[in-house]
Amino acid sequence: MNNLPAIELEQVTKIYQTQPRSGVESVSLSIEKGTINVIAGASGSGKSTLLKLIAGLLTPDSGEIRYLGKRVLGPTEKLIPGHEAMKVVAQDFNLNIYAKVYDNIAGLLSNTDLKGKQRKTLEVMEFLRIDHLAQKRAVDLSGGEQQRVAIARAIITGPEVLLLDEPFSQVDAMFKNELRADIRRMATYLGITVVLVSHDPVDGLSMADKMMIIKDGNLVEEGSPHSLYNRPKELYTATLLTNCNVLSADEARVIGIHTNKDQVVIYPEWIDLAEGGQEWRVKERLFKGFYEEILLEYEGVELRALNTEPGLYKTDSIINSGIRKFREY
Ligand SMILES: Nc1ncnc2c1ncn2[C@@H]1O[C@H](COP(=O)(O)OP(=O)(O)OP(=O)(O)O)[C@@H](O)[C@H]1O
Repeated sequence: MNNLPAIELEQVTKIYQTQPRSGVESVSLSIEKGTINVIAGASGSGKSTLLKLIAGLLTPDSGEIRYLGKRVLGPTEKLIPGHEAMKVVAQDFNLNIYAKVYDNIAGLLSNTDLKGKQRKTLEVMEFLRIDHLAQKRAVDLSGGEQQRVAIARAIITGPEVLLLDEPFSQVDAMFKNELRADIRRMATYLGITVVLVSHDPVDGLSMADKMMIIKDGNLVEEGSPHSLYNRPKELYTATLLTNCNVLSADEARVIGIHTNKDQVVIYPEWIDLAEGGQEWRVKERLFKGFYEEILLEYEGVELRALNTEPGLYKTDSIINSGIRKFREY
């Protein structure tokens, strides 16, 4: 029993009968207990649909969703839709916006043990570092703070699975890092299994144990962030996860790469500046802080490269650069 994956999907299909047809199709995947899983894909690819199916908020047309080996019942089969062990934090947060933060969270616990209720609420607020906001009304909080309150509401009743729909959509870069750390702590210290969806997969790279890439309702690839980033099997995954250069076979030939596939992908960091190869012209430079992105041009072919010594190359200067690595699709 212990070796069972927490969540399993077997050939799950849910198609919305609208024009054009959309939804998710024949998705099979498994999710281990206590891990962080990121479902990534372009807008409209079916990420939220998949999340709702896992949570028991949508009934699949075919296939089966299991939690700890037992079939997850859909909304038509239950009085109160949704699996008891799972909590969903939707994009709209679902807060009582005119109530105080404390009441938003405490309100989900019963009044049979008032001391325990207070202790638990404080504990969860401290865990998510929102205890200083306890007496503020939810409506007066920033988007990022509201996000945290929504997560606190979700975990206060001790769910085993937390499903987060676009948790990073409302937050700035600094807060993103904090939120990532919070999500990691929930998995590590509370043993919660986390499934989150994001249209910006870069969000998942630093925190996911496993990423699932979804395109047009199909699961096209899954694996660790490391393997998906370094060895994406699909061009879609490469373009989703990286800021890569995509060349046609003809363009690749111009710069000395011969392929019998259709496209060649070169990550900016795979280009060795000033280390042999062709004579490239520095067409444009984009300051990025501690590094620079430079646009190189050679006989009409353009490549974005990474320069860790900003200012070293002047616009319109010529630098010999080589390509250390590429992938073919
Ligand atoms: N209730 C519905 N009825 C009809 N079509 C729907 C419904 N819900 C979603 N869709 C369609 O199904 C497809 C997948 O939607 P879904 O919300 O799962 O995608 P997503 O990847 O989460 O998108 P986003 O990143 O924009 O939130 C979209 O084309 C969407 O328009």
